[in-house]
Amino acid sequence: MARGQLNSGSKAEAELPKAKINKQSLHKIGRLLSYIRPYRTKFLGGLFFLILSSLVGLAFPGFFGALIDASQGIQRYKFMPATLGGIGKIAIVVLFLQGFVSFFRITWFVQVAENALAALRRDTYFRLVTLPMNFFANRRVGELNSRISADLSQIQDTLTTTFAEMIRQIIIMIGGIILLAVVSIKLTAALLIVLPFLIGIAIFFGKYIRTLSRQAQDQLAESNTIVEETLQGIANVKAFVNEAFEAGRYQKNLQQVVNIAVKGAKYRGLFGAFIVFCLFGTIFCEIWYGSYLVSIHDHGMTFGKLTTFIIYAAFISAAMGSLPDLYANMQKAVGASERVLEILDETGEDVSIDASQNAIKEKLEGNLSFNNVVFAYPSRSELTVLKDVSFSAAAGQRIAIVGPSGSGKSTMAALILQFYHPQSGTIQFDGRDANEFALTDIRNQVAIVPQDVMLFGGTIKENIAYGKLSASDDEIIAAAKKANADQFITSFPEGYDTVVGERGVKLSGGQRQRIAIARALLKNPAILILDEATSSLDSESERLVQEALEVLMKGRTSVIIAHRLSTIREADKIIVLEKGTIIETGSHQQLMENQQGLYRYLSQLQYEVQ
Ligand SMILES: Nc1ncnc2c1ncn2[C@@H]1O[C@H](COP(=O)(O)OP(=O)(O)OP(=O)(O)O)[C@@H](O)[C@H]1O
Repeated sequence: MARGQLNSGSKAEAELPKAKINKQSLHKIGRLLSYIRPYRTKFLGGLFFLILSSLVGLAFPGFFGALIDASQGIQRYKFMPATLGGIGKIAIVVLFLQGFVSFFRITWFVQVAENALAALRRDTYFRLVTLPMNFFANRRVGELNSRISADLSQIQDTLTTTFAEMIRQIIIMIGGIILLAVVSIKLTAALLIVLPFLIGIAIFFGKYIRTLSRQAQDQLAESNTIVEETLQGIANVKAFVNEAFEAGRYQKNLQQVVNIAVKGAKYRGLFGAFIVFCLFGTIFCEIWYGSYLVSIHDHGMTFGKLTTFIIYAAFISAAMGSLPDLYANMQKAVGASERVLEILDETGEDVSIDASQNAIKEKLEGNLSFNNVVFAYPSRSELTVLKDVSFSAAAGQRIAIVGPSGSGKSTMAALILQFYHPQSGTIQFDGRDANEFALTDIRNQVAIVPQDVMLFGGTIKENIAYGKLSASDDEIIAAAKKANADQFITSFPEGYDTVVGERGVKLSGGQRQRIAIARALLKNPAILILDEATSSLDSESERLVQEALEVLMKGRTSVIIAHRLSTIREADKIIVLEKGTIIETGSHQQLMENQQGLYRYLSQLQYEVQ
């Protein structure tokens, strides 16, 4: 499914495909409607008021006609006064009733829809974040984001507006036709012959104009993507003096927007002319014929009746005209519901939406072992990334994993965190299979300090507290001090309340890593994974980070994925990985003694470079 990027919302919305409305899709919508169940009393109340207000709305043309007839001394309805004042008083009461009913119908519907949608949004989002890593391998962020935003907004629109509007228009149409027939069978027959024909043509025009405006929207979104790309890579644009090229690219796209818009305008103009000619022509003919019937007093035809008739005719045409649009919106909502249900129907990981359920149930001591682990990523099953990998680390030991790029080091970290599961072999914690533990118990007691630290847009304090949401200010500061981060944090005017820019751009690489270390310290894990944590830092930064890491590693099992071999000499065990196979294991000393070994070769290579 091609879908717009994260920032091109209009395109994402414009491209939402429709789905057929059939028994199966209605069943799916029914499942989503279960979100309304907690608010069913209000929903049914709103529905009742909706029907009532539509029926009351149908009374107004009758009032207008009665007023005109009363001005000529004719009593239109037996149950209504024959004077203008008398009719006016009844009209005021009905207007108040209509206002009252409309108020509750609108507010109740919106309350129900907003609450139900918030619950659906929350569940969809929660399911999305608890889906296994593999789910995200083949999906684009833009596509998933548009399910949460565009698809759910479409469902929201349908629940708050389209659904109610459809019921209202159907009541107006059917009620209107019945009342028309009561006023004059002849006029109604004449109208019902012409109206569907006119509306058919209007729908045809409308559809084509909508297609063009969707194309224009897509084209505009395309232009916005050019702006976005250019601004993101502005340094490149300038360095290659490609400003004129980019402006030309943008201009070309804009010209296409103009072309489509102009084409649309021609059809709109034609449509306008058609409306003026046919619709007004029909009304003119109806009034002309109606006036003739008044003049010959056919079946007691009066000007009041004729007015009532014309207004009902306008009501019915408007209702008929709006139904195709409303139906199209319903179709879109069905498509959107199907896509949202696709997410809800996926099996999530075993994490509860109730945070207290995710608390640690069994403490880990920190013993870790891989036993004959064979692993291929589900999205690339033909490539076996880890081949029969076995190693063990006793609680508190430091294990280093080294090896060339692509040999599978980060994959081992992902397996420890249970992001994926081996095809064969086992991963054990404290001598027991990982599957015997609650998933949250393992993840709560394993911390990772990655090379590329991801910070959230909040404050420094919030970012550190991400390791332990319940941490007090004192705990946060203590962790930052241990992580060598307190000094740089307090040098900011707002200290711990400094807002970190998007993805932490206000902080240097080393500072971000020390925040990640403070975060990991707060988490107080039994097992720590350091993924090439110091490889991108200058020597001063590296010293500060290294010191912080020493504090962090104390008393825990540490798995250090390292490119710089100088940082892992003290490790209890070094595992050398090549193309997913462990080819050497031992201490630095032992591995250096192996004259033909890869470790010795890589070490020597690094010394030469340094
Ligand atoms: N999510 C993924 N889906 C499919 N294949 C992947 C995925 N992540 C990594 N791989 C593949 O698995 C192999 C091992 O990758 P991994 O990232 O574990 O290597 P690495 O030793 O950590 O490399 P580097 O030192 O460059 O980070 C590579 O061939 C890589 O292309």
